[in-house]
Amino acid sequence: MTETPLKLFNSLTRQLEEFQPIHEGEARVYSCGPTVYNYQHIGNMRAYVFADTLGRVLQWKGYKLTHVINITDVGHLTSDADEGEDKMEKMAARENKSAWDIAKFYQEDFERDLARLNVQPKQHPRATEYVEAMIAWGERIADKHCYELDSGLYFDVSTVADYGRLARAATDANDGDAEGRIDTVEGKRNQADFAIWRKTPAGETRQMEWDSPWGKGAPGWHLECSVMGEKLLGFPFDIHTGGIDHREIHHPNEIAQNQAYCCTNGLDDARNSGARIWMHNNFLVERSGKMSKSAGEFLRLQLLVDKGYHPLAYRLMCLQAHYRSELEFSWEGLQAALTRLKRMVMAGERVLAEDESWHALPMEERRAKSLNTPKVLHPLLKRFEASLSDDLNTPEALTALEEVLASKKVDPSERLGLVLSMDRVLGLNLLQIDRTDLRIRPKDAQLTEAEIEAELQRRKEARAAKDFATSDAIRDSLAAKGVEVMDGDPLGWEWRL
Ligand SMILES: Nc1ncnc2c1ncn2[C@@H]1O[C@H](COP(=O)(O)OP(=O)(O)OP(=O)(O)O)[C@@H](O)[C@H]1O
Ligand SMILES: [Zn+2]
Repeated sequence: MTETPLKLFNSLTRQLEEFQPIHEGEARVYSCGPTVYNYQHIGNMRAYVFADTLGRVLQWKGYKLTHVINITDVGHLTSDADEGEDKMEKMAARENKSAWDIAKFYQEDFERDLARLNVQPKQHPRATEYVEAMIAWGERIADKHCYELDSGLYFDVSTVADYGRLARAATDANDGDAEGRIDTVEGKRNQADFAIWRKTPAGETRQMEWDSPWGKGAPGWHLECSVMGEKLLGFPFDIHTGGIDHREIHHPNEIAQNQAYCCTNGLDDARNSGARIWMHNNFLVERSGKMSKSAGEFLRLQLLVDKGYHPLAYRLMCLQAHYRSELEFSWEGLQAALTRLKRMVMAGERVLAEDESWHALPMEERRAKSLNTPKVLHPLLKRFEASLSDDLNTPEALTALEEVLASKKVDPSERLGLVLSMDRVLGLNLLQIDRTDLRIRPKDAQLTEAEIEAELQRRKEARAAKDFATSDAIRDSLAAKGVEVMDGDPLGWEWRL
């Protein structure tokens, strides 16, 4: 399925570029992962839905995928530059727990959210497991590229060619001036210099600290990603992803470290950036502004579920927008995505009902069917492939999938084969879930499904007996308990909470 070459937007060159694997037949991807000091908000999860979609497209194109989403469990300060406290230690103090327990708890919660969004399993290296390698990296570049201050070992950005070119690329679209936003630490040679090792201040102890040639302390956040990327994927690897905020500080700093590392290792390309393609997803925003954890209660996937929304409705909401466009979150938008998902799942159910043998088919045979698309469906398959190959145009790909679901003239098992193959790329589990899976009881619902169904049955009987007073009374009493009866709903949903 590689007729159309895959083109991806490279933030480094600001151009669409054809994906050319560095290692024949393979794709190696590193996605900046979460700082596990708190729950992830759904904006963060947009970054991983995007990364997962990229991974799935690469696999669909036939590449063997190695995909890393790291876990930052130390070293990320409350500001992305060099100011503030370590997010982990701060939360540990607030919750009166150890930083290690905090990290474990929120990593597990993060992984649960990934699974609920049907993000395929990835490698999740923890920064604290790579500290030795980070120190070795620091030692290797220290002489030529770093200097020591009381607070730590700093990277001198003037020692590498063209520092910040990634961020400057961003200035086209934004007001830019990323360097100007970096706060000054006394003694820094350049405003944009950043700590690769942060010393524990004299007289203090940190929960997470290690011995190093520059004293006891902890690694800098930017160094962590450089080191884990290099250790797990080798330089250069194919694609590095992150949210658009990383284009301004975190990724330029990673690139600077990578250049320094490659130079001191005798690699001749002084502009070696570590990864060939750098991709950035745009933000999920709220009407009130940027989504943030600092602002008290924030939007978590669990909150969506508590309100009765299936996590995959959120995945669909993400796929309905191009990853490089800003996406505004609203409950109405999520409701619309859930309705669309229901329609797709129900269309899938109808095709499955036409082909009873499908469920009995072994997986290999289903796969075989998914590779044998009948001629009449070729234009839709082509459209699907062309849109995803065009910098992951998922909104367009979704419409092709919907048309396949609706194309009545084709043999159901052939249709199912193609749906299965397309859905493997989009990850909506259309043929694995059914409409009842999508109806999630909100946390505050007063009735169980069985109770609702029993009431509705009673109402049906009353209506059959033309006892409209009883039927209306049942409807009103359900409404008082938060259940809306939906007579004649086109989707066949008889009630909603
Ligand atoms: N609103 C958002 N929409 C899309 N991606 C986001 C959003 N906010 C953060 N990201 C991305 O989520 C990933 C994880 O980010 P990170 O752990 O730094 O959390 P953060 O939300 O920026 O943290 P904090 O809220 O503490 O500032 C990064 O790739 C980041 O760019
Ligand atoms: Zn990172």
